[in-house]
Amino acid sequence: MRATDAPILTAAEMRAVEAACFARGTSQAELMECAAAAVAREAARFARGRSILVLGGPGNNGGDAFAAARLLAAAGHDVTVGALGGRWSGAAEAMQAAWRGPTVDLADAPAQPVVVDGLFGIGLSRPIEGEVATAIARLRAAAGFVLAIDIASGLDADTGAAAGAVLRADATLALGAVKRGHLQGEGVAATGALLVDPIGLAVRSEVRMLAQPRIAPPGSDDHKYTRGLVGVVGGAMPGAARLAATAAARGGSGYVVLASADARVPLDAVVHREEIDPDRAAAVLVGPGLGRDDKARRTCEQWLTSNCALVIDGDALALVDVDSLARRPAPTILTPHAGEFARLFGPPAGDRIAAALEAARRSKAIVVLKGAATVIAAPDGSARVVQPPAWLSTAGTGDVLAGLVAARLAATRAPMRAACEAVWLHARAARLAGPALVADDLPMHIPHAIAECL
Ligand SMILES: NC(=O)C1=CN([C@@H]2O[C@H](COP(=O)(O)OP(=O)(O)OC[C@H]3O[C@@H](n4cnc5c(N)ncnc54)[C@H](OP(=O)(O)O)[C@@H]3O)[C@@H](O)[C@H]2O)[C@@H](O)CC1
Ligand SMILES: Nc1ncnc2c1ncn2[C@@H]1O[C@H](COP(=O)(O)OP(=O)(O)O)[C@@H](O)[C@H]1O
Ligand SMILES: [K+]
Repeated sequence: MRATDAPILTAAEMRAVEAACFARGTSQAELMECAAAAVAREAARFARGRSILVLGGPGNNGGDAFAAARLLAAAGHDVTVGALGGRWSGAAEAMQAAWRGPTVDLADAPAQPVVVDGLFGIGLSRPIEGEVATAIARLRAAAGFVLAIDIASGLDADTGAAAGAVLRADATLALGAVKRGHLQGEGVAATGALLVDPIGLAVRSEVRMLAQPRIAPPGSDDHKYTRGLVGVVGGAMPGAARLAATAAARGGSGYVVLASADARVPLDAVVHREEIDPDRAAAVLVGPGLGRDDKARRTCEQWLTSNCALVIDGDALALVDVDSLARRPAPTILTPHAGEFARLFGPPAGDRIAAALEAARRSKAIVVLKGAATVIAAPDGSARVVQPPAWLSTAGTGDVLAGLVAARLAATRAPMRAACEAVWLHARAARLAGPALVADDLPMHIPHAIAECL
Protein backbone atom coordinates (compact mmCIF):
# COMPACT_ATOMS: atom_id res chain seq x y z
CA MET A 1 0.00 0.00 0.00
CA ARG A 2 1.35 3.48 -0.85
CA ALA A 3 2.00 5.80 2.09
CA THR A 4 -0.64 8.40 1.15
CA ASP A 5 -2.55 9.62 4.24
CA ALA A 6 -0.76 7.11 6.51
CA PRO A 7 -0.14 8.09 10.14
CA ILE A 8 3.44 9.08 11.07
CA LEU A 9 4.58 8.04 14.55
CA THR A 10 7.62 8.24 16.78
CA ALA A 11 9.02 4.93 18.09
CA ALA A 12 7.50 5.65 21.52
CA GLU A 13 4.07 6.31 19.97
CA MET A 14 4.36 3.08 17.96
CA ARG A 15 5.17 1.11 21.10
CA ALA A 16 2.15 2.67 22.87
CA VAL A 17 -0.13 1.58 19.99
CA GLU A 18 1.37 -1.91 20.17
CA ALA A 19 0.83 -2.05 23.96
CA ALA A 20 -2.81 -0.97 23.59
CA CYS A 21 -3.29 -3.71 20.99
CA PHE A 22 -1.87 -6.32 23.37
CA ALA A 23 -4.07 -4.99 26.18
CA ARG A 24 -7.10 -5.69 23.98
CA GLY A 25 -6.07 -9.34 23.74
CA THR A 26 -3.97 -9.65 20.56
CA SER A 27 -0.75 -11.59 21.11
CA GLN A 28 2.70 -10.50 19.92
CA ALA A 29 2.82 -13.66 17.77
CA GLU A 30 -0.48 -12.78 16.04
CA LEU A 31 0.77 -9.27 15.28
CA MET A 32 4.06 -10.67 14.01
CA GLU A 33 2.23 -13.13 11.70
CA CYS A 34 0.28 -10.18 10.27
CA ALA A 35 3.51 -8.22 9.75
CA ALA A 36 5.22 -11.24 8.19
CA ALA A 37 2.34 -11.88 5.79
CA ALA A 38 2.63 -8.30 4.53
CA VAL A 39 6.43 -8.56 4.23
CA ALA A 40 6.20 -11.89 2.36
CA ARG A 41 3.61 -10.44 -0.04
CA GLU A 42 5.80 -7.43 -0.91
CA ALA A 43 9.03 -9.48 -1.07
CA ALA A 44 7.41 -11.94 -3.48
CA ARG A 45 6.17 -9.08 -5.65
CA PHE A 46 9.65 -7.55 -5.91
CA ALA A 47 11.58 -10.85 -6.16
CA ARG A 48 9.73 -12.12 -9.26
CA GLY A 49 11.18 -15.62 -8.78
CA ARG A 50 14.74 -14.56 -7.83
CA SER A 51 16.49 -16.10 -4.79
CA ILE A 52 15.92 -14.28 -1.53
CA LEU A 53 18.25 -13.72 1.41
CA VAL A 54 16.29 -12.84 4.55
CA LEU A 55 18.34 -11.16 7.30
CA GLY A 56 17.03 -11.87 10.81
CA GLY A 57 18.30 -9.78 13.75
CA PRO A 58 18.13 -10.38 17.50
CA GLY A 59 14.79 -8.64 18.26
CA ASN A 60 11.23 -8.54 16.95
CA ASN A 61 12.37 -7.14 13.58
CA GLY A 62 14.19 -10.47 13.33
CA GLY A 63 10.99 -12.26 14.41
CA ASP A 64 9.14 -10.66 11.50
CA ALA A 65 11.99 -11.80 9.23
CA PHE A 66 11.95 -15.47 10.32
CA ALA A 67 8.16 -15.62 9.93
CA ALA A 68 8.32 -13.97 6.48
CA ALA A 69 11.04 -16.45 5.44
CA ARG A 70 8.72 -19.35 6.39
CA LEU A 71 5.81 -17.88 4.38
CA LEU A 72 8.02 -17.19 1.35
CA ALA A 73 9.51 -20.71 1.38
CA ALA A 74 6.01 -22.19 1.73
CA ALA A 75 5.01 -20.25 -1.37
CA GLY A 76 7.87 -21.88 -3.30
CA HIS A 77 10.60 -19.20 -3.15
CA ASP A 78 14.28 -20.06 -2.74
CA VAL A 79 15.02 -18.58 0.71
CA THR A 80 18.12 -18.50 2.92
CA VAL A 81 18.22 -16.78 6.30
CA GLY A 82 21.31 -14.86 7.42
CA ALA A 83 20.93 -14.68 11.21
CA LEU A 84 22.38 -12.34 13.81
CA GLY A 85 21.74 -12.93 17.47
CA GLY A 86 21.38 -16.48 18.70
CA ARG A 87 19.30 -15.73 21.83
CA TRP A 88 15.80 -14.87 20.68
CA SER A 89 12.95 -14.49 23.13
CA GLY A 90 9.14 -14.26 23.11
CA ALA A 91 7.38 -14.28 19.75
CA ALA A 92 10.70 -13.83 17.88
CA GLU A 93 11.96 -17.05 19.48
CA ALA A 94 8.82 -18.90 18.34
CA MET A 95 9.23 -17.58 14.78
CA GLN A 96 12.93 -18.52 14.73
CA ALA A 97 12.07 -22.05 15.93
CA ALA A 98 9.33 -22.40 13.31
CA TRP A 99 11.78 -21.63 10.47
CA ARG A 100 13.09 -24.95 9.15
CA GLY A 101 14.99 -23.79 6.07
CA PRO A 102 18.72 -23.02 5.56
CA THR A 103 20.23 -20.64 8.13
CA VAL A 104 23.76 -19.22 8.15
CA ASP A 105 25.49 -16.61 10.31
CA LEU A 106 25.14 -13.10 8.92
CA ALA A 107 28.91 -12.85 8.36
CA ASP A 108 28.80 -15.97 6.11
CA ALA A 109 25.53 -15.16 4.34
CA PRO A 110 25.70 -15.75 0.58
CA ALA A 111 25.03 -12.73 -1.65
CA GLN A 112 21.60 -12.93 -3.31
CA PRO A 113 19.80 -10.71 -5.82
CA VAL A 114 17.01 -9.95 -3.34
CA VAL A 115 17.59 -9.12 0.33
CA VAL A 116 14.87 -8.72 2.96
CA ASP A 117 16.31 -6.69 5.83
CA GLY A 118 14.97 -7.76 9.24
CA LEU A 119 18.12 -6.95 11.23
CA PHE A 120 16.97 -3.96 13.30
CA GLY A 121 13.77 -1.96 13.36
CA ILE A 122 12.59 0.67 15.79
CA GLY A 123 14.67 -0.97 18.54
CA LEU A 124 18.07 0.08 17.15
CA SER A 125 19.97 1.15 20.27
CA ARG A 126 23.50 1.85 19.02
CA PRO A 127 25.42 2.35 15.77
CA ILE A 128 25.95 -0.62 13.44
CA GLU A 129 29.70 -1.26 13.36
CA GLY A 130 32.33 -3.98 12.92
CA GLU A 131 31.41 -7.35 11.39
CA VAL A 132 27.75 -6.44 10.96
CA ALA A 133 28.67 -3.26 9.06
CA THR A 134 31.08 -5.23 6.84
CA ALA A 135 28.46 -7.90 6.10
CA ILE A 136 25.70 -5.46 5.17
CA ALA A 137 28.03 -3.47 2.89
CA ARG A 138 28.96 -6.70 1.06
CA LEU A 139 25.37 -7.93 0.76
CA ARG A 140 24.06 -4.53 -0.32
CA ALA A 141 26.69 -4.21 -3.05
CA ALA A 142 25.71 -7.60 -4.51
CA ALA A 143 21.94 -7.22 -4.22
CA GLY A 144 19.70 -5.95 -7.00
CA PHE A 145 16.89 -5.17 -4.59
CA VAL A 146 16.66 -4.64 -0.83
CA LEU A 147 13.32 -4.56 0.99
CA ALA A 148 13.55 -3.21 4.55
CA ILE A 149 11.17 -4.57 7.17
CA ASP A 150 9.71 -1.56 9.01
CA ILE A 151 12.80 0.67 8.62
CA ALA A 152 16.22 0.35 7.00
CA SER A 153 18.60 -1.15 9.58
CA GLY A 154 20.87 1.52 11.02
CA LEU A 155 18.38 4.42 10.91
CA ASP A 156 17.14 6.09 14.08
CA ALA A 157 13.36 5.65 13.90
CA ASP A 158 12.64 9.21 15.10
CA THR A 159 15.26 11.33 13.36
CA GLY A 160 16.47 9.18 10.46
CA ALA A 161 20.02 9.80 11.68
CA ALA A 162 22.58 7.07 11.05
CA ALA A 163 25.39 7.06 13.60
CA GLY A 164 26.94 3.96 11.98
CA ALA A 165 26.37 1.82 8.88
CA VAL A 166 22.95 1.67 7.18
CA LEU A 167 21.53 -1.04 4.93
CA ARG A 168 20.11 1.23 2.23
CA ALA A 169 16.77 -0.05 0.94
CA ASP A 170 15.10 0.16 -2.47
CA ALA A 171 11.75 -0.15 -0.72
CA THR A 172 10.63 -0.12 2.90
CA LEU A 173 7.48 -1.73 4.24
CA ALA A 174 6.53 0.33 7.29
CA LEU A 175 4.48 -1.70 9.79
CA GLY A 176 1.42 -0.08 11.36
CA ALA A 177 2.55 3.48 10.57
CA VAL A 178 5.24 5.52 8.85
CA LYS A 179 8.03 6.41 11.29
CA ARG A 180 9.43 9.94 11.42
CA GLY A 181 12.88 8.53 10.59
CA HIS A 182 11.68 7.47 7.14
CA LEU A 183 11.24 11.12 6.22
CA GLN A 184 14.29 12.90 7.57
CA GLY A 185 18.06 12.72 7.93
CA GLU A 186 19.67 9.75 6.17
CA GLY A 187 16.19 8.18 6.09
CA VAL A 188 15.27 10.26 3.04
CA ALA A 189 17.85 8.44 0.91
CA ALA A 190 17.95 5.08 2.72
CA THR A 191 14.20 4.30 2.74
CA GLY A 192 13.57 3.91 -1.00
CA ALA A 193 9.92 3.58 -2.02
CA LEU A 194 7.84 3.89 1.14
CA LEU A 195 5.02 1.37 1.57
CA VAL A 196 2.82 0.96 4.64
CA ASP A 197 0.75 -1.95 5.90
CA PRO A 198 -1.62 -1.28 8.79
CA ILE A 199 -1.14 -4.92 10.07
CA GLY A 200 -4.57 -4.64 11.69
CA LEU A 201 -3.59 -1.78 14.02
CA ALA A 202 -6.03 1.14 14.17
CA VAL A 203 -3.53 3.99 14.46
CA ARG A 204 -4.78 7.52 14.97
CA SER A 205 -2.45 10.46 14.58
CA GLU A 206 -2.71 14.10 13.66
CA VAL A 207 0.72 13.79 12.03
CA ARG A 208 0.13 12.08 8.68
CA MET A 209 1.36 11.79 5.12
CA LEU A 210 -0.25 14.39 2.87
CA ALA A 211 -3.18 12.94 0.95
CA GLN A 212 -4.48 14.16 -2.39
CA PRO A 213 -6.93 16.98 -1.58
CA ARG A 214 -10.52 17.38 -2.76
CA ILE A 215 -10.78 20.87 -4.24
CA ALA A 216 -14.13 22.65 -4.33
CA PRO A 217 -14.92 24.17 -7.76
CA PRO A 218 -16.41 27.69 -7.90
CA GLY A 219 -20.17 27.88 -7.27
CA SER A 220 -22.66 29.30 -9.76
CA ASP A 221 -23.01 32.42 -7.56
CA ASP A 222 -19.29 33.08 -7.48
CA HIS A 223 -17.59 35.98 -9.21
CA LYS A 224 -13.98 37.13 -9.34
CA TYR A 225 -14.10 38.84 -5.92
CA THR A 226 -15.91 36.07 -4.01
CA ARG A 227 -13.38 33.59 -5.39
CA GLY A 228 -10.67 35.60 -3.69
CA LEU A 229 -8.39 38.42 -4.71
CA VAL A 230 -4.68 37.63 -4.24
CA GLY A 231 -2.23 40.48 -3.82
CA VAL A 232 1.40 39.79 -4.64
CA VAL A 233 3.85 42.35 -3.26
CA GLY A 234 6.83 42.79 -5.57
CA GLY A 235 10.26 44.24 -4.80
CA ALA A 236 13.92 44.27 -5.75
CA MET A 237 13.83 41.08 -7.89
CA PRO A 238 10.61 41.38 -9.90
CA GLY A 239 10.97 37.96 -11.59
CA ALA A 240 10.22 36.17 -8.31
CA ALA A 241 6.98 38.10 -7.78
CA ARG A 242 5.98 37.48 -11.41
CA LEU A 243 6.45 33.73 -10.97
CA ALA A 244 4.38 33.87 -7.79
CA ALA A 245 1.65 35.92 -9.47
CA THR A 246 1.47 33.46 -12.38
CA ALA A 247 1.12 30.55 -9.96
CA ALA A 248 -1.54 32.47 -8.02
CA ALA A 249 -3.54 33.02 -11.22
CA ARG A 250 -3.21 29.38 -12.32
CA GLY A 251 -3.96 28.20 -8.79
CA GLY A 252 -7.63 29.14 -8.91
CA SER A 253 -7.70 32.78 -7.75
CA GLY A 254 -10.54 35.00 -8.88
CA TYR A 255 -8.26 38.01 -9.32
CA VAL A 256 -4.51 38.60 -9.00
CA VAL A 257 -2.99 42.01 -8.37
CA LEU A 258 0.77 42.43 -8.63
CA ALA A 259 2.10 45.52 -6.86
CA SER A 260 5.56 46.24 -8.10
CA ALA A 261 7.78 49.10 -9.25
CA ASP A 262 8.21 47.07 -12.44
CA ALA A 263 4.97 47.30 -14.44
CA ARG A 264 5.55 44.12 -16.48
CA VAL A 265 2.90 41.50 -15.76
CA PRO A 266 3.45 37.81 -16.47
CA LEU A 267 -0.06 37.24 -17.88
CA ASP A 268 -2.60 39.74 -19.25
CA ALA A 269 -5.00 38.38 -16.63
CA VAL A 270 -2.72 39.65 -13.83
CA VAL A 271 -3.41 43.28 -12.97
CA HIS A 272 -0.57 45.67 -12.17
CA ARG A 273 -1.17 48.34 -9.49
CA GLU A 274 1.00 50.63 -7.40
CA GLU A 275 -0.69 49.42 -4.21
CA ILE A 276 -2.83 46.51 -3.05
CA ASP A 277 -6.09 47.44 -1.34
CA PRO A 278 -6.03 45.52 1.96
CA ASP A 279 -9.84 45.60 2.18
CA ARG A 280 -10.21 43.84 -1.17
CA ALA A 281 -7.51 41.20 -0.79
CA ALA A 282 -8.46 37.76 0.52
CA ALA A 283 -4.77 36.85 0.77
CA VAL A 284 -1.54 38.77 0.32
CA LEU A 285 1.86 37.28 -0.48
CA VAL A 286 4.91 39.15 0.80
CA GLY A 287 8.49 38.09 0.27
CA PRO A 288 9.46 36.62 -3.12
CA GLY A 289 12.11 38.99 -4.52
CA LEU A 290 11.20 41.66 -1.93
CA GLY A 291 14.79 42.55 -0.96
CA ARG A 292 15.89 43.36 2.57
CA ASP A 293 16.52 47.12 2.47
CA ASP A 294 14.65 49.76 4.50
CA LYS A 295 11.87 49.99 1.92
CA ALA A 296 11.36 46.22 2.08
CA ARG A 297 11.36 46.38 5.88
CA ARG A 298 8.66 49.09 5.87
CA THR A 299 6.53 47.13 3.37
CA CYS A 300 6.86 44.03 5.47
CA GLU A 301 5.94 45.87 8.66
CA GLN A 302 2.88 47.40 7.00
CA TRP A 303 1.51 43.99 5.98
CA LEU A 304 2.51 42.30 9.21
CA THR A 305 0.37 44.72 11.22
CA SER A 306 -2.55 44.59 8.75
CA ASN A 307 -5.72 42.54 9.13
CA CYS A 308 -5.01 40.62 5.92
CA ALA A 309 -4.45 36.90 5.67
CA LEU A 310 -0.75 36.68 4.76
CA VAL A 311 1.66 34.28 3.12
CA ILE A 312 5.21 35.19 4.14
CA ASP A 313 8.06 33.79 2.05
CA GLY A 314 11.65 34.47 0.96
CA ASP A 315 13.17 37.80 1.98
CA ALA A 316 10.23 38.72 4.21
CA LEU A 317 11.06 35.77 6.47
CA ALA A 318 14.31 37.59 7.32
CA LEU A 319 12.40 40.77 8.24
CA VAL A 320 9.88 39.36 10.73
CA ASP A 321 10.23 37.99 14.25
CA VAL A 322 8.35 35.24 16.03
CA ASP A 323 6.59 37.47 18.58
CA SER A 324 5.19 39.82 15.91
CA LEU A 325 3.91 36.84 13.98
CA ALA A 326 2.22 35.43 17.06
CA ARG A 327 0.48 38.78 17.66
CA ARG A 328 -1.07 38.93 14.16
CA PRO A 329 -4.86 39.23 14.21
CA ALA A 330 -5.29 37.38 10.88
CA PRO A 331 -4.17 33.99 9.52
CA THR A 332 -0.51 33.65 8.54
CA ILE A 333 1.28 30.99 6.51
CA LEU A 334 5.09 30.88 6.51
CA THR A 335 6.92 29.01 3.73
CA PRO A 336 10.61 28.81 4.77
CA HIS A 337 13.29 26.57 3.33
CA ALA A 338 15.73 25.10 5.85
CA GLY A 339 17.97 28.19 5.95
CA GLU A 340 15.10 30.65 6.38
CA PHE A 341 13.59 28.38 9.04
CA ALA A 342 16.88 28.21 10.99
CA ARG A 343 17.26 31.99 10.95
CA LEU A 344 13.75 32.58 12.27
CA PHE A 345 13.30 29.70 14.71
CA GLY A 346 16.80 28.29 15.27
CA PRO A 347 18.27 25.23 13.54
CA PRO A 348 16.01 22.16 13.78
CA ALA A 349 17.66 19.44 15.87
CA GLY A 350 17.24 15.97 14.25
CA ASP A 351 13.46 15.80 14.10
CA ARG A 352 12.25 18.39 11.53
CA ILE A 353 8.62 17.44 12.10
CA ALA A 354 8.94 18.25 15.81
CA ALA A 355 10.77 21.49 14.94
CA ALA A 356 8.07 22.61 12.47
CA LEU A 357 5.31 21.83 14.99
CA GLU A 358 7.12 23.84 17.67
CA ALA A 359 7.62 26.75 15.24
CA ALA A 360 3.91 26.71 14.35
CA ARG A 361 2.98 26.71 18.04
CA ARG A 362 5.31 29.63 18.81
CA SER A 363 4.38 31.78 15.80
CA LYS A 364 0.67 30.83 15.80
CA ALA A 365 1.10 30.40 12.04
CA ILE A 366 0.95 27.52 9.61
CA VAL A 367 4.58 26.60 8.91
CA VAL A 368 5.47 24.99 5.58
CA LEU A 369 9.04 23.78 6.13
CA LYS A 370 10.20 23.04 2.57
CA GLY A 371 12.69 20.43 1.45
CA ALA A 372 13.01 16.84 0.25
CA ALA A 373 10.35 16.07 2.86
CA THR A 374 8.11 19.12 3.17
CA VAL A 375 6.37 19.46 6.55
CA ILE A 376 3.15 21.45 6.91
CA ALA A 377 2.62 22.13 10.61
CA ALA A 378 -0.26 23.85 12.41
CA PRO A 379 -0.34 25.46 15.87
CA ASP A 380 -2.86 22.82 17.04
CA GLY A 381 -0.23 20.07 16.74
CA SER A 382 -1.38 18.59 13.43
CA ALA A 383 1.07 18.13 10.56
CA ARG A 384 1.22 16.67 7.08
CA VAL A 385 4.37 15.51 5.27
CA VAL A 386 5.04 14.96 1.58
CA GLN A 387 8.12 14.08 -0.44
CA PRO A 388 8.07 16.22 -3.61
CA PRO A 389 10.08 15.25 -6.71
CA ALA A 390 13.77 16.16 -6.30
CA TRP A 391 13.65 17.97 -9.68
CA LEU A 392 12.03 20.83 -7.74
CA SER A 393 15.45 21.71 -6.31
CA THR A 394 15.91 24.58 -8.75
CA ALA A 395 15.65 28.36 -8.36
CA GLY A 396 12.21 29.92 -8.36
CA THR A 397 10.12 26.84 -7.55
CA GLY A 398 9.62 28.20 -4.03
CA ASP A 399 8.19 31.43 -5.50
CA VAL A 400 5.70 29.33 -7.46
CA LEU A 401 4.74 27.48 -4.28
CA ALA A 402 4.26 30.75 -2.39
CA GLY A 403 1.91 32.09 -5.09
CA LEU A 404 -0.01 28.85 -5.07
CA VAL A 405 -0.38 28.94 -1.28
CA ALA A 406 -1.77 32.47 -1.56
CA ALA A 407 -4.22 31.35 -4.26
CA ARG A 408 -5.53 28.46 -2.18
CA LEU A 409 -5.70 30.69 0.93
CA ALA A 410 -7.81 33.22 -0.98
CA ALA A 411 -10.02 30.45 -2.37
CA THR A 412 -10.53 28.48 0.86
CA ARG A 413 -9.92 31.06 3.64
CA ALA A 414 -8.75 28.03 5.64
CA PRO A 415 -4.96 28.27 6.19
CA MET A 416 -4.06 24.63 6.97
CA ARG A 417 -6.25 23.35 4.16
CA ALA A 418 -4.81 25.97 1.79
CA ALA A 419 -1.22 25.03 2.61
CA CYS A 420 -1.96 21.31 2.16
CA GLU A 421 -3.72 21.87 -1.17
CA ALA A 422 -0.91 24.08 -2.46
CA VAL A 423 1.92 21.74 -1.45
CA TRP A 424 0.15 18.78 -3.03
CA LEU A 425 -0.60 20.68 -6.26
CA HIS A 426 2.99 21.97 -6.44
CA ALA A 427 4.44 18.44 -6.15
CA ARG A 428 1.92 17.13 -8.66
CA ALA A 429 2.66 19.94 -11.13
CA ALA A 430 6.35 19.08 -10.81
CA ARG A 431 5.61 15.43 -11.72
CA LEU A 432 3.55 16.58 -14.69
CA ALA A 433 6.35 18.96 -15.77
CA GLY A 434 8.84 16.06 -15.66
CA PRO A 435 12.64 15.90 -15.30
CA ALA A 436 14.84 19.02 -15.60
CA LEU A 437 11.86 21.28 -15.03
CA VAL A 438 12.38 25.00 -14.53
CA ALA A 439 10.18 27.10 -12.28
CA ASP A 440 8.56 28.83 -15.28
CA ASP A 441 7.23 25.42 -16.45
CA LEU A 442 5.32 24.69 -13.26
CA PRO A 443 2.36 27.12 -13.37
CA MET A 444 0.95 25.77 -16.66
CA HIS A 445 0.64 22.31 -15.07
CA ILE A 446 -1.24 23.55 -12.00
CA PRO A 447 -4.69 23.57 -13.71
CA HIS A 448 -4.17 19.91 -14.71
CA ALA A 449 -3.22 19.06 -11.13
CA ILE A 450 -6.34 20.89 -9.90
CA ALA A 451 -8.49 18.98 -12.40
CA GLU A 452 -7.36 15.72 -10.75
CA CYS A 453 -8.68 16.95 -7.41
CA LEU A 454 -12.21 18.01 -8.38
N1 LIG B 1 5.61 -1.92 17.14
C1 LIG B 1 4.75 -2.74 16.54
O1 LIG B 1 3.57 -2.49 16.57
C2 LIG B 1 5.22 -3.97 15.87
C3 LIG B 1 6.58 -4.24 15.79
N2 LIG B 1 7.04 -5.28 15.11
C4 LIG B 1 8.45 -5.38 14.83
O2 LIG B 1 9.22 -5.22 15.96
C5 LIG B 1 10.31 -4.33 15.70
C6 LIG B 1 10.84 -3.76 16.95
O3 LIG B 1 11.35 -4.86 17.67
P1 LIG B 1 12.30 -4.68 18.93
O4 LIG B 1 11.72 -3.71 19.85
O5 LIG B 1 12.50 -6.05 19.45
O6 LIG B 1 13.61 -4.07 18.32
P2 LIG B 1 14.52 -4.49 17.06
O7 LIG B 1 14.40 -3.37 16.12
O8 LIG B 1 14.25 -5.85 16.58
O9 LIG B 1 16.03 -4.42 17.63
C7 LIG B 1 16.28 -4.70 18.98
C8 LIG B 1 17.36 -5.74 19.10
O10 LIG B 1 18.50 -5.35 18.37
C9 LIG B 1 19.63 -5.18 19.26
N3 LIG B 1 20.40 -4.08 18.74
C10 LIG B 1 19.99 -2.80 18.59
N4 LIG B 1 20.91 -2.07 17.95
C11 LIG B 1 21.93 -2.92 17.68
C12 LIG B 1 23.18 -2.76 17.03
N5 LIG B 1 23.56 -1.59 16.50
N6 LIG B 1 24.00 -3.82 16.94
C13 LIG B 1 23.64 -5.00 17.44
N7 LIG B 1 22.46 -5.22 18.08
C14 LIG B 1 21.62 -4.19 18.20
C15 LIG B 1 19.02 -4.96 20.59
O11 LIG B 1 19.95 -5.31 21.57
P3 LIG B 1 19.96 -4.55 22.99
O12 LIG B 1 19.89 -3.07 22.72
O13 LIG B 1 18.77 -5.03 23.72
O14 LIG B 1 21.26 -4.96 23.58
C16 LIG B 1 17.81 -5.89 20.53
O15 LIG B 1 18.20 -7.22 20.72
C17 LIG B 1 9.69 -3.34 14.74
O16 LIG B 1 10.61 -2.57 14.03
C18 LIG B 1 8.90 -4.30 13.86
O17 LIG B 1 9.73 -4.88 12.86
C19 LIG B 1 6.16 -6.28 14.49
O18 LIG B 1 6.61 -7.54 14.88
C20 LIG B 1 4.73 -6.19 14.88
C21 LIG B 1 4.22 -4.87 15.28
N1 LIG C 1 15.79 17.62 -2.88
C1 LIG C 1 14.53 18.03 -3.01
N2 LIG C 1 13.53 17.15 -3.19
C2 LIG C 1 12.27 17.57 -3.35
N3 LIG C 1 11.87 18.87 -3.34
C3 LIG C 1 12.81 19.79 -3.16
C4 LIG C 1 14.18 19.44 -2.97
N4 LIG C 1 14.88 20.58 -2.80
C5 LIG C 1 14.00 21.60 -2.88
N5 LIG C 1 12.75 21.13 -3.10
C6 LIG C 1 11.53 21.93 -3.23
O1 LIG C 1 11.79 23.01 -4.13
C7 LIG C 1 11.24 24.23 -3.63
C8 LIG C 1 12.38 25.22 -3.44
O2 LIG C 1 11.98 26.36 -2.75
P1 LIG C 1 13.01 27.52 -2.38
O3 LIG C 1 14.21 26.93 -1.73
O4 LIG C 1 12.26 28.55 -1.64
O5 LIG C 1 13.44 28.04 -3.82
P2 LIG C 1 13.43 29.51 -4.44
O6 LIG C 1 13.67 30.46 -3.33
O7 LIG C 1 14.57 29.51 -5.44
O8 LIG C 1 12.11 29.70 -5.11
C9 LIG C 1 10.46 23.84 -2.37
O9 LIG C 1 9.12 23.59 -2.70
C10 LIG C 1 11.15 22.56 -1.93
O10 LIG C 1 10.29 21.72 -1.19
K1 LIG D 1 15.00 -3.52 9.18
